[in-house]
Amino acid sequence: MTTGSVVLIDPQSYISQQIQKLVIENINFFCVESTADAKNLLSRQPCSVGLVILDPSLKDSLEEVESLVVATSKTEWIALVAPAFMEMAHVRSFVANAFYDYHTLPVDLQRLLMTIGHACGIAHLRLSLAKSKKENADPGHFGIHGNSAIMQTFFQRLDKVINADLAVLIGGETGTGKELVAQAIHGHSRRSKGPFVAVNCGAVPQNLIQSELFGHERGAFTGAQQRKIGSIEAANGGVLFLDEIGDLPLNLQANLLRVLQERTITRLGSTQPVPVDFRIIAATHVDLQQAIQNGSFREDLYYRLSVIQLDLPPLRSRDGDVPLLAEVIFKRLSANNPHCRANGFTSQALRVMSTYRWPGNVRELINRIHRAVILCEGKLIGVSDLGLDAYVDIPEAKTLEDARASLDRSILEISLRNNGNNVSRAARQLGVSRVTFYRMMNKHNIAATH
Ligand SMILES: Nc1ncnc2c1ncn2[C@@H]1O[C@H](COP(=O)(O)OP(=O)(O)OP(=O)(O)O)[C@@H](O)[C@H]1O
Repeated sequence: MTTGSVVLIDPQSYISQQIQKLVIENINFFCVESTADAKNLLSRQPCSVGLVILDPSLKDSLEEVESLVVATSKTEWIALVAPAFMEMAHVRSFVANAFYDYHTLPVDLQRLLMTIGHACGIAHLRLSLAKSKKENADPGHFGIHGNSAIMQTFFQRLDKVINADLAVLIGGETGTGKELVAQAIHGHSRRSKGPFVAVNCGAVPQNLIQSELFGHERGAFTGAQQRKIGSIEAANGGVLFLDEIGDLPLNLQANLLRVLQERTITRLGSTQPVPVDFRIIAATHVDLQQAIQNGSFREDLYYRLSVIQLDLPPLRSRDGDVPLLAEVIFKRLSANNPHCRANGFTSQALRVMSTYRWPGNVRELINRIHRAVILCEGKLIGVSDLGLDAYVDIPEAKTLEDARASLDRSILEISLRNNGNNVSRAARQLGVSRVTFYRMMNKHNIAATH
């Protein structure tokens, strides 16, 4: 039997007397009278297993027992329940949701000892898993997680950029971590003691963006009742992060260019230039070269901003990073949600997450896991908790040929779904002709209206 310590909450000493008569190899019992005593004990002496008697002798409320069980996640709890208590629906659901197992009173001691042995085994297994996960945990590169080759190359470039004190333009789809990277550059550069001021150029209304960036003097315009320091001035000594730079109106692009050239700023309504010293980091999810072609972005400003260009790859192209990120995010979110019973993901959920295209990238992954942590009722998060039922692949294949066929089929189906069942668009996305696409659909029995 696995070595273990067991805490027993038994106000009337029903079981403790019987248990203490037995000499049980490898198990130490600690008997206490209330949840408060148990909490006290567990803070000094970790126990793999906890037993609590749920009968009229219970001094504490069920809420107090619940908060103890939830707060002691390293202990597997077994309820010893009076038959009359088990008649109550709320007790039944509490026992089913919060406990490793239960026995009905009066207990059969031999059966209980077997359950304790199993619970000790599970507690040890969990502990060793948590330990090895901790040892192998990816600390992330300045809090940015990713083991894929593409992210390792990105990190090498990032390391070089940090202390260069030059303008940086970060490209990448929405949610890929552009702001996180900008914060990492600020936090690890010589400007880390200075401010980090972020402005989302796409989110500030057009009539306010000028005073937001450049500030204004009192009376500069109707409603300007007092002087306002703009974001550029506020970033003095630190970093100015301009997100969605492609949304900055053309007239303000000219003003920003002037600030970058002259390193001074003139508030609206003033003629007095104020010197400013800041590092600019801009981010965009649109192709600025294209915007230059369209005439919506100034080429001279582009060159000023993109002295160093960093491009964050979309999540779908970071090979193997999804399970790693999912684990990191799940740990963080479940730690803040004590009612979450889940310990991880089902293998199907991990498989589906690895093949899903993640149009919203890491932000979408965070949102889906957050939703799952709140909704999940089981011990493992499944595809439906993540809202990914529609992306479940077909049953596991047996041979390499089956595996290829199943992958081809899923790709065709996902591509059709992503393109609103439009075969021409789906074929274009996969880089094959319509004829080839139809042939493949035929081969894999996918109906045209799928
Ligand atoms: N590699 C990563 N490791 C850990 N967390 C990440 C990673 N990438 C992004 N995140 C997290 O994902 C969320 C979205 O990231 P962020 O806001 O930096 O994206 P963004 O590219 O700036 O998005 P947008 O283009 O919509 O402004 C944040 O909570 C961020 O901390």
